[in-house]
Amino acid sequence: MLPVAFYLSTSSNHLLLMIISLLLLLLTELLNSAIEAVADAVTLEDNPLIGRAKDMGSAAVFVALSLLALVYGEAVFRRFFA
Ligand SMILES: Nc1ncnc2c1ncn2[C@@H]1O[C@H](COP(=O)(O)OP(=O)(O)OP(=O)(O)O)[C@@H](O)[C@H]1O
Repeated sequence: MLPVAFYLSTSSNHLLLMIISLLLLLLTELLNSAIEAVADAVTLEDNPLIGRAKDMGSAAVFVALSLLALVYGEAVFRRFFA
């Protein structure tokens, strides 16, 4: 994705935004994996609070992924269709 950011970006600020959105996704993925690991270490039994924690972690990844899609989508549109 990083080379794609270099290819699609139109300015240094734009490139920065694309790299930040990529790193944000990586950050949320790492935190989500950490939440899942801690939750599984606490118990593998069915627990509504653990279910909630894992759901919120997944939701955070979804938000970061949406942001990435928005930023890269706009860049693709600007490069090829505008
Ligand atoms: N111990 C538990 N108690 C209650 N619900 C759970 C528990 N473990 C998982 N769940 C539910 O199952 C869903 C999937 O859990 P899982 O651990 O497979 O996470 P995942 O988001 O699918 O993992 P990955 O990000 O690796 O794909 C969770 O979002 C949660 O709602």
